[in-house]
Amino acid sequence: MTVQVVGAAIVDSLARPTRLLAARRTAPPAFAGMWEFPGGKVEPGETHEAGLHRELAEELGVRVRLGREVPAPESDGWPLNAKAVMRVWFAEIVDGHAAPLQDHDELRWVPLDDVERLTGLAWIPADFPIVEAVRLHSA
Ligand SMILES: Nc1nc2c([nH]c(=O)n2[C@H]2C[C@H](O)[C@@H](COP(=O)(O)OP(=O)(O)OP(=O)(O)O)O2)c(=O)[nH]1
Repeated sequence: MTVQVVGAAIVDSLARPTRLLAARRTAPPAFAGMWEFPGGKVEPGETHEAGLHRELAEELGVRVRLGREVPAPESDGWPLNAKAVMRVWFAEIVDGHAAPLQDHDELRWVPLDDVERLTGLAWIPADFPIVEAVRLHSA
């Protein structure tokens, strides 16, 4: 069975995005130190959007407004590995100040127009095409 993951491309402004919030994972060992879109697995009985709001509250302590979904190659999202797919939405913080409360040890706002800085981060490998799509769709 496919594991459904949801993630957020949190930007400074949905209307005029200039920076993206990247989050550095602390676990598991295979992913520790790598950057990702904050989010996680959808729980049974939960909508994808509700799962994303829950994960962002738990991990970062923020409430967000979701914008467009980052267009993915499949309706259930971007392939991450043999078992998991991830849908990603643009999002803007409406309440709270993002902090690495759970699952991350660092957060970083990266300029979307600085390709080298953006793609120079050690993202989880499966995330690179998503980062590229985020960059293209926020231009
Ligand atoms: N959140 C997130 N997960 C990603 C990204 N890229 C990527 O390959 N993954 C993988 C890592 C994990 O195998 C899976 C998401 O699991 P997770 O550990 O974040 O989910 P969760 O918070 O619900 O944690 P748990 O139930 O395992 O405790 O998707 C990404 O950008 N963000």
